Amino acid sequence: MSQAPDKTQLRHRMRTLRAEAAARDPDAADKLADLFPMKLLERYGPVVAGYVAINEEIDPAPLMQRLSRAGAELCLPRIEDDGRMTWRLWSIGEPLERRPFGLSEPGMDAPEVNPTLILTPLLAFDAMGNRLGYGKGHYDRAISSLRSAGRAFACALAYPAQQIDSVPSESHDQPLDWALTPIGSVPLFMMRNMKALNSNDAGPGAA
Ligand SMILES: Nc1nc2c(c(=O)[nH]1)N(C=O)[C@@H](CNc1ccc(C(=O)N[C@@H](CCC(=O)O)C(=O)O)cc1)CN2
Ligand SMILES: Nc1ncnc2c1ncn2[C@@H]1O[C@H](COP(=O)(O)OP(=O)(O)OP(=O)(O)O)[C@@H](O)[C@H]1O
Repeated sequence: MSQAPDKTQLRHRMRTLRAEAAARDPDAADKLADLFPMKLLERYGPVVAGYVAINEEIDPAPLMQRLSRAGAELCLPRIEDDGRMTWRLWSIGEPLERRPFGLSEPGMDAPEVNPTLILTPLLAFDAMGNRLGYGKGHYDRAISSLRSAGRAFACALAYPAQQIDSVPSESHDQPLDWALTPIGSVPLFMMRNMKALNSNDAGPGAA
């Protein structure tokens, strides 16, 4: 049997694919904002975690504008001195601090909040909601702690080319619930449920 592809190698490949997708689709961020199903905000808002795009991540800014106008409270991730990632309240136009890796983050005086709808950057995802990020585990840890405290709906923002057959998964990985691309939505949580149902049907004792 062939080995699962090395995550480091996959990260390199996906960096290139994402950059190519970004160059091909300069209007992606606006299309994404138009296509966001507002029922997700009604069901999983009102505290929405966005991010400030780095590298060639799809830019969530137009979507964050739309959500804010519809009443969402926005927050952004911040990497604290102890290495933990927190979420801090932020309003459009408020200044941000420049941090390593090109990150722009709220200051440490911004109040900490628990978002219920998390717009998630990534390198790759698959139909089961597995996610590949930069490999620090920040989103896994933060979403895991949000989920143990209550509800948290993780919505990936991505180019279609970032969906791949299979992302190598590990036990600590927190599944994505939804992915939004400039050509539409991928309801990942429904696809996971359907797969679970089908594998139950196929099992012994199935009618
Ligand atoms: N826009 C954005 N903000 C975010 C994240 C993210 O993925 N995207 N994070 C998600 O956790 C946290 C910051 N974490 C980061 C962790 C590592 C690197 C990093 O190592 N960058 C290198 C190598 C990238 C690579 O392996 O391809 C680089 O930019 O050169 C960047 C951000 C919180 N804020
Ligand atoms: N819930 C968790 N508890 C403890 N450690 C974790 C948890 N989630 C992730 N980690 C640690 O983080 C490391 C990197 O995880 P992984 O390769 O899944 O990151 P990633 O999801 O690709 O990147 P990121 O979340 O930073 O964008 C893992 O090797 C693991 O040690």
